[in-house]
Amino acid sequence: MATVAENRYGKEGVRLVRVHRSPYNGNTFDEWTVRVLLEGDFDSSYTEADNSKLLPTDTMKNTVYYLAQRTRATAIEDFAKELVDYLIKHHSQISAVNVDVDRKSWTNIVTSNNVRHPTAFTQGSNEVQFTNVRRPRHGNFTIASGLRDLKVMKTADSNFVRFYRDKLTTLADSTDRLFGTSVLATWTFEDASAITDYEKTRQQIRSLMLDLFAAHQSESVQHTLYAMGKLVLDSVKSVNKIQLTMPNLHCLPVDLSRFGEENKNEIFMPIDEPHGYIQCALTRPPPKAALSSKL
Ligand SMILES: O=c1[nH]c(=O)c2[nH]c(=O)[nH]c2[nH]1
Repeated sequence: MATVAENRYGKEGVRLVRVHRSPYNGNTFDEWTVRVLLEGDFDSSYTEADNSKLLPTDTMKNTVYYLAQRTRATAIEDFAKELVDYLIKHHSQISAVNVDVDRKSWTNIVTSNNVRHPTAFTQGSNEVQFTNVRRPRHGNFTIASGLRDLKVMKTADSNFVRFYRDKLTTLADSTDRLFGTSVLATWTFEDASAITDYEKTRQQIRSLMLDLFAAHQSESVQHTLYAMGKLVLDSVKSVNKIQLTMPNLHCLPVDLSRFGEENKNEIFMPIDEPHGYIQCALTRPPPKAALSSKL
């Protein structure tokens, strides 16, 4: 005898390209990958081989394309919310819907005479922008949005010194190292049901993080990660939490003395693995009134 504890099912890897054709401003080009997962009254499909309540995952895929055609949403968060609402409204056996949308980073080609081409695009980097949107039938949206594979590198202003040592520590102090990472940032919103310009918020967070990374006098990945997250929380009031994952993508100086050459901190060997893995979630401190009422 076994009872179903938790279950969810759906479709993932629903790939979608959407072109919006404006008669005046050229086209927009979006490439999204969608995952839809349903929770609800589906236990009997597992225990009784009863498919009568199973919305086929194939239909979920079709629903993605149907709504992509009808929606006016441009932000992935707004599209995900519409998809969640549609599925809950049309299928009474569903108790909650989870939607993930990833967006690849396509932008208009800027031609050599510095003109933004209205109908030609380039995928400038592997950066992915994403959102996870969830809503139970009788509840509010939770939204976690972010970006990943944002690769950045500093060639100055990065130290790692005065760290804890034991008998196995061989790492030397470094006062002029390369600092490369691939930022994964996920943030959640104070009030996910509020009207938010998600795309503007994402661009603002991205710019804040890049500006901080570039300017920071870094004493460690941890130090810079915290400064980036703190700046986002201080500057973007609609965000209440941000989690940053910043692997330390080491570039090791090559010993050129073996070839009778001096390495003036210019020749490095990039190392994929092993690499440092630094992760920290930051939240704003609770307001003072809330703190004192807890004492
Ligand atoms: O910024 C760093 N943080 C660490 O925790 C660490 N550990 C290490 O070997 N190098 C580094 N660099």
